[in-house]
Amino acid sequence: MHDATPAEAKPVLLVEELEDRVVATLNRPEKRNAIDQQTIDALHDLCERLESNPRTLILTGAGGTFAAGADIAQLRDRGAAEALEGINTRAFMRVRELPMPVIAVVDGYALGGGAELAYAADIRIGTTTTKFGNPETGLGIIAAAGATWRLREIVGEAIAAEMLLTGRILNAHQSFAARLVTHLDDDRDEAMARAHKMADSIAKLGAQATQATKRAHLAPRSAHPQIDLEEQSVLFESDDKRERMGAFLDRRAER
Ligand SMILES: C/C=C/C(=O)SCCNC(=O)CCNC(=O)[C@H](O)C(C)(C)COP(=O)(O)OP(=O)(O)OC[C@H]1O[C@@H](n2cnc3c(N)ncnc32)[C@H](O)[C@@H]1OP(=O)(O)O
Repeated sequence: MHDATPAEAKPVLLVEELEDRVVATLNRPEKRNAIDQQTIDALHDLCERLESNPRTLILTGAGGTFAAGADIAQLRDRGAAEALEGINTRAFMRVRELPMPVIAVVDGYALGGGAELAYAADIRIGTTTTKFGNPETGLGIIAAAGATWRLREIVGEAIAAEMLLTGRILNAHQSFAARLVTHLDDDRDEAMARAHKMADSIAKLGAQATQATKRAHLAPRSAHPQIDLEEQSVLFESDDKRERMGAFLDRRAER
C-alpha cells in the first residue's frame, strides 16, 4: 500500500499497487470524499507514477461515497484566475488520458467534480446506492471540470442537457438506464470484485494492443480512420501479435 501523503498525515488517496493493476481510493469519507487541493495533488502524483506502469487503474471512494464534488469550502474562495487555471479539469483530463484502461467503481454519490472524475474513466461500475448528478448551477457555477462535453459523450445530448440544466440527480437504476454505469452490483464489495475480474481479463490481452486501442478510442472523430491504420501498422509488426496469432492457429491459446 502506497500513501500519497506523509506518514503522519491521513492519506486523502489510498494507492494500492498490485502486480498488474493499481487501486486508488478517495479517502475523505467524513467529507464525502470532496475533492480538495490535496486530492488533486495526489491524483497528479498517481498519474505521474502510472504513465508507464500497470495494465489497469481501478478508481473508487471510501465510506459509501464515490465523491460529493469539488471541495466547496475551497471553491468558494477561488477567483477568475484559478477558474482559468482549471485545477480540477487538468487533473481529470490527465486521468482521462492515462494509457491504460481506467475503471471507476461508483458506490454512493458521484456529484459535480466527483461525477466528472468518474466520467474521466473508461468503464464505470455502479451499486444499488449509486447516484450521479451535476448540481453546479445550484452553487452559481458551471460543471467546468468535464461534464459539459464528456457527459454528452456518455449519455447523449438529451439526458446530458437535462442533468446539467436542471441539476437532476439520477438514482442507481436511472444511472444504469442512462449508461452512466454499465453494471449495477449489490454493494461495493461486489462491484470491486467485478472490477478486479475485468482487470484479470485485461491482463491477459495484448498490452501494446490495449494501449493502442485506448489511444484510438480517445482520438477525435476527425483522426479516424487514419489513427486506427497507423496503430495497426505498428501492431502488425509486433512479436506479441505474431505469438498470439500463432498460438491460436497452433491451438496453444485458451479458447
Ligand atoms: C466544477 C465542479 C464543481 C463542484 O463539484 S461543486 C460541488 C458539487 N457537489 C455538491 O453540491 C454536493 C454537496 N454535498 C451534498 O449535497 C451532501 O453532502 C451529500 C448529498 C453528498 C451527502 O449528504 P450527507 O450524507 O447528509 O452528508 P453531509 O452532512 O451533507 O456531509 C458530510 C460532510 O461532508 C461535507 N461535504 C459534503 N460534500 C462536500 C463538498 N462537495 N465540499 C465540501 N464539503 C462537503 C459536509 O459539509 C459535511 O461536513 P461537516 O460534517 O464538517 O459539516
